Amino acid sequence: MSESAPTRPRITVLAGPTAVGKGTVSAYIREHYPEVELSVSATTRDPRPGEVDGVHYHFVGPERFAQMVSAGDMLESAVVHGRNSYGTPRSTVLKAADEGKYVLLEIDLQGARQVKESMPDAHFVFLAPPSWDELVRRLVGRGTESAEEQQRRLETARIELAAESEFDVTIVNDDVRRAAEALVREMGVPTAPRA
Ligand SMILES: Nc1nc2c(ncn2[C@@H]2O[C@H](COP(=O)(O)OP(=O)(O)O)[C@@H](O)[C@H]2O)c(=O)[nH]1
Ligand SMILES: Nc1ncnc2c1ncn2[C@@H]1O[C@H](COP(=O)(O)OP(=O)(O)O)[C@@H](O)[C@H]1O
Repeated sequence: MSESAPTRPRITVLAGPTAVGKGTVSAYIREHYPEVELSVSATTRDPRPGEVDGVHYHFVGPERFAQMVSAGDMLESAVVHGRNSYGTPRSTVLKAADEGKYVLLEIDLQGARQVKESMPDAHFVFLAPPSWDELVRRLVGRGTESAEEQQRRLETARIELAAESEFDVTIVNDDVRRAAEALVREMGVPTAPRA
């Protein structure tokens, strides 16, 4: 048999319920795996302290966001947690993939489903909590939402957890480093063991 062709770099979509650690795992990858291109989403929400426009998100107003959607510039877009709009700019993702880069999209379930429609060959990874109780602990421990908002997010989280089977693979975020490294391996990024 001939040697197998090298795995073609592909687009990986990471989704999972609120507070499972998507942002934390993505931040670990940003820091330790510069060869991974993290897609920078556009959002109508306000920047938080420490967030940099163009690095963490493209912060845009609702009119600009609507313009990008109607011009067909978004690969997917959704209103998340009933509040702000988020979307993945199509051109930067496709350009990076064309250049052979490993592209990671950290998006919500609605967005993941849209990408699956338009790009069924992308790789879909579900980030799961070690347990429901731990998910609640992380959400409450993060302390960024009111009790009412936490309740709303937990209701959505129940629905999102039920969608796990729509994904190609599940990674349990028990330990950030372990989960991030499992994700990078899953993406096919050639890696040497790191200290
Ligand atoms: N559909 C979609 N969801 C996104 C996108 N970017 C971020 N999200 C999701 O939006 C949610 C809110 O993210 P963020 O505002 O950073 O706050 P978080 O609640 O602290 O994670 C998370 O579930 C993200 O996965 C995007 O481009 N498209
Ligand atoms: N593996 C982990 N073990 C313990 N705590 C974690 C882990 N991953 C993330 N966290 C914590 O859980 C909370 C939610 O993580 P975050 O990345 O904001 O979630 P998401 O982006 O999925 O909403 C944060 O306080 C974060 O520090």
